[in-house]
Parts: sequence; C-alpha cells; structure tokens
Amino acid sequence: IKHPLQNTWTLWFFKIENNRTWEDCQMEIASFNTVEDFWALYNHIEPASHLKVGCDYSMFKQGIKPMWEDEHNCRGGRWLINLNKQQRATELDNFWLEVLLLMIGEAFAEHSDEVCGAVVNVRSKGDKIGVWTADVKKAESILKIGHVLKERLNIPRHVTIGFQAHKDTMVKSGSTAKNRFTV
Ligand SMILES: CN(C)c1nc(=O)c2c([nH]1)N([C@@H]1O[C@H](COP(=O)(O)OP(=O)(O)O)[C@@H](O)[C@H]1O)CN2C
Repeated sequence: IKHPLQNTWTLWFFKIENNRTWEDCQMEIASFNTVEDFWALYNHIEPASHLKVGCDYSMFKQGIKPMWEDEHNCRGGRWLINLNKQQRATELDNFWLEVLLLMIGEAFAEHSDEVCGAVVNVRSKGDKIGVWTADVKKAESILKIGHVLKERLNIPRHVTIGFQAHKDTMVKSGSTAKNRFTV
C-alpha cells in the first residue's frame, strides 16, 4: 500500500495569460495524499528552474488557494527566501524540493498546523520561495518554522530571512513589505 500523508496537498501553476485576471491565471494541477503520489507528480513536471520568468509553482493544503485573500491566508504571512540570479542554477530546485518535503512531512512539529503552503516565484530580478503560515499573531509557531527552514535549507547563520504579513505585502506591490519577524 502507499504511504499516507497527514494532509492532502494541491499543486498549482501560475502563468500570465492575456485577458485573464491574476486569479484566473492560477491553474490547479493535481492533488495528492501519499508519498508515492507526491513523487509521481514531482517527477512528472518541469523543475522550477526551467519555468519561464513570471511563472510560479504553489503547493498548498487542499482547500487553501495560493492567494492572500483565501480565508486561511488572509490573517497570515510568509517567510521569504530571496535567491540571487546565480542560485537559480545551483540552489532553486533543491530549496524548493526541500520546502515541499518539509511541508508534506509535517517537519515543523506541533507548528505544522500553522503551515498553509509555499510558493516559488521564478523572476528575472531573483527567484523567491515563500512559506505561508496562517496567523501573524502566532509568534512562537512562526519563529519555530523560520528556524527549521533556515536550518534545513542550510541558510548560513549570517544570512537573515524575514517574515512579512500578507496584509502589509498586499499594499506594497513592487517591493518587500516590512519584516514582522526575522531569523
Ligand atoms: C486576488 N489578487 C489580485 C491577488 N492575490 C494574491 O494573492 C496575489 C496577487 N493578486 N498578486 C499580484 O501579483 C503581483 C506580483 O506579485 P508576486 O508575488 O508574483 O511577486 P513579483 O512582484 O512578481 O516579484 C502583485 O503585485 C499582485 O498584483 C500576488 N499575489 C500573491
């Protein structure tokens, strides 16, 4: 039998299409709730580093849309990992896979319930990986998740990553909102 996951996860793909709203450009690819079905999907799709700039992958718990406005996201925020241009070739795919495995493996202990999903943005100015959590008020959970991310992604101690509330990011399109937390 297949190895069941604690949650069912849905993979989304974002690509700008003419005459479509941002929301309509988010395409649901597939959902899965076993380890084997995760790998079947992951091995079936293009790696993030091969996507055209402007595209995203998102992986969220089933029932949560990869957008600020979703009921599960609107009071939350994201840990944001900024990559430089060189890191697309060397780190992007490894970072993204590691984030996916941390989420489906519920690696954040009792704080895993706070995790909503993750987004990888492929951008010419530098790729980004965001890990989205449900409630900006849950400082302990957010910090624990940040420390696990930094540790498991082998982000050097001197490199700081920031957590921004979606409601701050929403009004700051074009630049990064202020950090609520840093690790
Ligand atoms: C429901 N709705 C419209 C809506 N709901 C959303 O949840 C949502 C958006 N719109 N987003 C739009 O994409 C632009 C680029 O953000 P980016 O994160 O791709 O990053 P870049 O600026 O392309 O690096 C954002 O400025 C925003 O316009 C982004 N976003 C998450």
